Amino acid sequence: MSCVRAVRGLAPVCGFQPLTVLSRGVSFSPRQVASDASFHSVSFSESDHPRVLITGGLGQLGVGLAKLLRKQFGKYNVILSDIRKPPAHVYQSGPFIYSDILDYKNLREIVVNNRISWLIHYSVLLSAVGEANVSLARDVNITGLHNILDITAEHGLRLFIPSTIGAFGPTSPRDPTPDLCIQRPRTIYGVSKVHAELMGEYYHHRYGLDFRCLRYPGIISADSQPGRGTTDYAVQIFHDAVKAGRFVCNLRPDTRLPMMFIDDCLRATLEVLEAPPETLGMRTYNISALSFTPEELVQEIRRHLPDLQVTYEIDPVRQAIADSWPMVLDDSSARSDWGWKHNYGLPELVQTMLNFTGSDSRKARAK
Ligand SMILES: NC(=O)C1=CN([C@@H]2O[C@H](COP(=O)(O)OP(=O)(O)OC[C@H]3O[C@@H](n4cnc5c(N)ncnc54)[C@H](O)[C@@H]3O)[C@@H](O)[C@H]2O)C=CC1
Ligand SMILES: CC(=O)[C@H](N)C(=O)O
Repeated sequence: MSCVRAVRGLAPVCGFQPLTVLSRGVSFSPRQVASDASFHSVSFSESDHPRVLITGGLGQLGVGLAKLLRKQFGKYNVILSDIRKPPAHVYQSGPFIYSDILDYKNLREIVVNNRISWLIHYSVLLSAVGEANVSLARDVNITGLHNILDITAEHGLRLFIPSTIGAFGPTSPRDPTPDLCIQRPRTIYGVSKVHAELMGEYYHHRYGLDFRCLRYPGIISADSQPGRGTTDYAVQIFHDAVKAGRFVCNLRPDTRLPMMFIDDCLRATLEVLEAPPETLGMRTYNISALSFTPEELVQEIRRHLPDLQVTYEIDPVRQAIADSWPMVLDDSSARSDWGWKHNYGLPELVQTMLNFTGSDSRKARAK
């Protein structure tokens, strides 16, 4: 068999065994530790809690995930990281550290010095932001991912990377979209997420990396701002409805997309991270809760705020992206393999969002 260079920066590997590879000057050999997919679960003893690092932790999802994991594993076992300065309440709530995922050495130092055993990789440029800055998106979403893969494989970590409905494209079946089908996304975000899915699975099969991945739908949260993606109209509408009584929607009223309330998303993440390896028939799963259009969301909000005024000013970039994404995700494998189940349907989601944004804006007015 001829020699192949496995990945950039790694020494050539002849054939498939023995798998001793050089990662940026340091040799590691997954096969010397164990050859099966579950060996990383013994990198910390069964009685210990995992030591978790969350990259890109100051975005829409990271702070909420840190809160959930700290409840489960202890405040000091979960470190948030980002390249931005944390707001005071985040800084005071538990460990925070600066980490640029493009800085391989710094990332590795953090993993080693803090004895990290699980890494949750949230750093990203989302869909519409990526289209506005393709070269930065390529750096963060692809080069950054390579750093994460090498470090987690080298140090025997469990690695969670979320994928997205954006990993599908116009030639994928859209209603419903199964786990395995054609994936030809048309955004740099989608392309980089397909790359992440495939690279994670490759490292899993080749080096035994304990890679776990969920394709999230659009996530709706009340107390954290979304990162300017395509599904984010469904968050902004609550703030504008409560504060101003009107909303300008940048997608067509009939644009159907899969969505999920943040509590369901974060719980799914913890559940798949804790799932025994033998229950994971796959390493990349669709997860889903509900699908709705702007029109249907507006109707449900009007049951609480009947005077809400909505106008439509379509953003062609976001609309083209949304038109290429799934309308409904088929998550039957997640449900049958590790028992995924969502709690929030549309009425519960709307009620919860209005309760939160309403009380938040009352607090702001009182100040
Ligand atoms: N929020 C959503 O609706 C969905 C999110 N996801 C995925 O979940 C993950 C988290 O998403 P969000 O929190 O919504 O993203 P976000 O855009 O709100 O936050 C991303 C974070 O990455 C950080 N970042 C950017 N460049 C970095 C770098 N060089 N080094 C370190 N950090 C860097 C940013 O400062 C930001 O805080 C992402 O991987 C995203 O693809 C997937 C589907 C839906
Ligand atoms: C669905 C996503 O991945 C994200 N919210 C975006 O709209 O870019």
